[in-house]
Amino acid sequence: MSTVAAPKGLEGIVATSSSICWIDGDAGVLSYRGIDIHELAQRSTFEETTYLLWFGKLPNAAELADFTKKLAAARKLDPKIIDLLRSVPTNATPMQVLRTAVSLLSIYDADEADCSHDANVRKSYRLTAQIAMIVALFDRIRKGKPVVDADPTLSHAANFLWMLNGEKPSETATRAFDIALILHADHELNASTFAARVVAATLADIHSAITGAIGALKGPLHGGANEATMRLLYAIDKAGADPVEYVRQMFAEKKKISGFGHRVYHTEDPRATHLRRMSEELGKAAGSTKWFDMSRKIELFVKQEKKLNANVDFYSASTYTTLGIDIDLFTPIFAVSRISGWAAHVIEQHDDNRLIRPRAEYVGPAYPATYIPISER
Ligand SMILES: CC(=O)SCCNC(=O)CCNC(=O)[C@H](O)C(C)(C)COP(=O)(O)OP(=O)(O)OC[C@H]1O[C@@H](n2cnc3c(N)ncnc32)[C@H](O)[C@@H]1OP(=O)(O)O
Ligand SMILES: O=C([O-])CC(=O)C(=O)O
Repeated sequence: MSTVAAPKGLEGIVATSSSICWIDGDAGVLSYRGIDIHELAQRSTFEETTYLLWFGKLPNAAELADFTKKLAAARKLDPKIIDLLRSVPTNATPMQVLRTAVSLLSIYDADEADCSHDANVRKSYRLTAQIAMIVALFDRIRKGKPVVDADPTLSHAANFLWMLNGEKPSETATRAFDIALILHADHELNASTFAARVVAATLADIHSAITGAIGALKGPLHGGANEATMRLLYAIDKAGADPVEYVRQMFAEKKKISGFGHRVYHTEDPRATHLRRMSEELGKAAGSTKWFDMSRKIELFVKQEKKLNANVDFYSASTYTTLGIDIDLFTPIFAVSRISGWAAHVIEQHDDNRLIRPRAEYVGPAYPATYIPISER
């Protein structure tokens, strides 16, 4: 069989077919199951959007109520998971802890090895509820605060903020967080979703696939960029520097600016439009637009100098900071949302599976190379 070398990083390669998410990177269009992200951000909720991703259609009122009830009922963690959260060093990063805890969850999941459609859906409810709980609980445990029980009357977004902060969130904070969850829920064959599908395609279980996806999300070229963006803003602030001059110097040193550029979008990332607005509005409501103002200056300069657009991670940094969320929770919060998309992709992969196993272009020593005995080397 003849082979064809793909471009580095598989740029532009169509690696699977999927009915979950469609992106037009030139026009700046993102849609879940054909529905435009702007409409979902304005009119939907995380629960409704997740239903759409998993079941391929918008739910009617009864279906949404049932879905919401099942997701809230899945907010349970085996005590052994809480033991793990208590036993790791308090300076472990929440992303390390989340990756390890999700792997451990599989041991306590009754459906662990069952890759049937129905078992995958059951496990998706549990993983979606549990990932949010793990992120919130570990943050409280590492800070020496008492853990907060889940509240089944609250939405996914409100319950996360409740379990994180130990106080009922405002409507503004809840809605802003819910929109952030909708915006991050899926993005076609991004690196972490591709990783999840590769693992799932060996017919490994969904926990293995999601553990792999969390590992892929962690990197600063992917989900880790939201934390790296905020570290940049803090560094500029600490130095008392002009943001434009600071970034100009970074360009001179050939450094990348986190939160800019995208493999697929060659125009505005439609999610950044909402996060930019939220960053400004939340700043105004909180009485300071400092992080927004700094971000905006950087955005305009990077656009002018490099023609690079802000991606989803850029304004999520100032948005989360203004919501009072710690920097090392940003990427775990990406996972709190993206589990909905990862789960949809694992379900789709298992429903119509074939092993994913591409080829490598060999560039090593010519065959046959001589084996030299160790005594002669
Ligand atoms: C949720 C998400 O994953 S969104 C992406 C989050 N990641 C980031 O924000 C990290 C910063 N951005 C990047 O590293 C890249 O833009 C990526 C990884 C997102 C996309 O990567 P690719 O499509 O492979 O583009 P690549 O890294 O090859 O960059 C192409 C050119 O643009 C430049 N470039 C791309 N992004 C940036 C950036 N953020 N800052 C400065 N220059 C950049 C590169 O240096 C390169 O220039 P060159 O051709 O002169 O060498
Ligand atoms: O699609 C990508 O490559 C990265 C991204 O924006 C996402 O995962 O949300």
